[in-house]
Amino acid sequence: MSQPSETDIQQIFDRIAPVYDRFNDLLSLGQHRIWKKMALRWCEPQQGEKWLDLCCGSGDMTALVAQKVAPTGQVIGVDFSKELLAIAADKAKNYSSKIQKCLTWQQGNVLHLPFEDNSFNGATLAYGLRNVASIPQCLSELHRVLQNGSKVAVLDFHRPSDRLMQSFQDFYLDRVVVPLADRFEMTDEYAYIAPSLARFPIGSEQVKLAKAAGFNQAKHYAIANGMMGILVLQK
Ligand SMILES: C/C(=C\Cc1cc(O)c2ccccc2c1O)CCC[C@H](C)CCC[C@H](C)CCCC(C)C
Ligand SMILES: C[S@@+](CC[C@H](N)C(=O)[O-])C[C@H]1O[C@@H](n2cnc3c(N)ncnc32)[C@H](O)[C@@H]1O
Repeated sequence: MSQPSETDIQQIFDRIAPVYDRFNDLLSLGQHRIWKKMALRWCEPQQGEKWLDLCCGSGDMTALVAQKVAPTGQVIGVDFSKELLAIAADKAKNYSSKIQKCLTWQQGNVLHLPFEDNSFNGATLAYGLRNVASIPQCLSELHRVLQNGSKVAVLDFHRPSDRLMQSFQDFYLDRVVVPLADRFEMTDEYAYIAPSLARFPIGSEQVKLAKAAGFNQAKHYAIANGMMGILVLQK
């Protein structure tokens, strides 16, 4: 299966927006919230800093960063899905005013960020790198807008090295995730995950791509029995 176009990807996420959060909670048994908090611990946003959450979607990671940089800091969530950004903004209405004041939602393409060089103290990218049209361009653009010394946490799926876990991951995606999506007429949207994961560089290759983009430090940590991974970068 060839890689979907940017328009295809945008449409996938606009279509799944109404069920996105619920499916993530249900299909990961809530674990995705723990994985996001693990990623945050690796990049350590500090109070008062200015951060980016790229491919922010429904804003889970953006809100976690806001809790760390509040009350004087800022985090900008960037995504090209209008529908998921709308859900992010709606969810934010329930946050404290202290957190809301730190949050900005911006529709845009992370491959063409509308920010000056060296503008941010750090960034997060949760379940986005695998979905962008060009991983090198995404990493290069991210490097450009970060200040020296900035940290980044990139959370995404990962292919386990263990054959048994690989088989479990394949089974779960094909025989649990897709059939559930099928009941909500979102078969194709969730069937996209497995081939996108098959195309996705393994941790060591992600490290090479990050260093090629200019990051001084890059290390990949497999979590969730190797089914997820966190790429930790520093400029
Ligand atoms: C938050 C998670 C996935 C986000 C996500 C990423 C994508 O690229 C998508 C593309 C198309 C449709 C949806 C998504 C999408 O939701 C991770 C949790 C949700 C996963 C769908 C569940 C799969 C988890 C592991 C393969 C197995 C977990 C085992 C379980 C804890 C027993
Ligand atoms: C799986 S969702 C991740 C959302 C959120 N970070 C999370 O952890 O739940 C992937 C997101 O990446 C966005 N995306 C993919 N390619 C993009 C691009 N080139 N520019 C902006 N957003 C993009 C999609 O619209 C979608 O919201």
